[in-house]
Amino acid sequence: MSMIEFNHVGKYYGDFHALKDINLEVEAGETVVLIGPSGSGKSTLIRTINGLEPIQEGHLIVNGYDLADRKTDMNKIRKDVGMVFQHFNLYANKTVLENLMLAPRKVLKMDEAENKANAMKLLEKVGLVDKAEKMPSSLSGGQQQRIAIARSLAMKPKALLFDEPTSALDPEMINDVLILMQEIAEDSDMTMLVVTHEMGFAREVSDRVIFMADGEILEDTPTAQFFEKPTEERAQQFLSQIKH
Ligand SMILES: Nc1ncnc2c1ncn2[C@@H]1O[C@H](COP(=O)(O)OP(=O)(O)OP(=O)(O)O)[C@@H](O)[C@H]1O
Repeated sequence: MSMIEFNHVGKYYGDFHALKDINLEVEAGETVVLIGPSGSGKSTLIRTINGLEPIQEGHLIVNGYDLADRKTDMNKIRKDVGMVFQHFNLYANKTVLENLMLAPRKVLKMDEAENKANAMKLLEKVGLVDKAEKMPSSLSGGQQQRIAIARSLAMKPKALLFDEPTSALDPEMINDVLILMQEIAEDSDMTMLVVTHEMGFAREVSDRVIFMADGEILEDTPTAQFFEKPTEERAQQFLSQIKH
């Protein structure tokens, strides 16, 4: 079974049809990048996957659970599917270490010593052990985003969703975050869906590129093929605009 499966999914904001007949399968371990013009529905699409935006049409199966079924408990999905946002969304009144330990303690009921050891290991992975007792506001944007990623990893998720994770960062911070994301993508068990304008990351790290426009998926193409020559004219135009 696929990790994520959209089956004729439609989403409306009031009368506005934001996602139109979305069909998409993502297998466990895949890294998929979503690109497309502003307002094409990329953020909306990934926010539907962990139930942050409800869908009105079709079926969306995530890790075996159907989000169109009202009886589905969203917490079961969010436990296995983490989300990294543009603006980090760390708990401002908790230390870095507490940010990492909170969800494993509350949701996974993880033993305190194991939780702390796991959190410290993740801080080491993201190169920020020395920030464990600091408050998030004392960190740079790039550091905060690496902590946000570590916090998602602390739940040992099966899939991670990234919504423009580097768009709010100063240019010199972007690379550290992209390198970390690349390391995570190289873990063959992790499923990743990434909305990004970073074409270098898309080209080097992703397995597949999804190109969206006006709430539709226009292309779903293996990465090398997409960058060689996208089939759709709108994708060709989009690529030629951002290459310059
Ligand atoms: N909460 C909302 N209420 C009403 N309309 C919304 C809402 N969120 C998004 N939209 C509209 O849905 C469309 C898709 O928005 P979305 O943010 O998913 O696009 P996007 O491709 O991620 O854009 P960007 O690259 O600019 O972030 C846009 O026209 C947007 O104005």
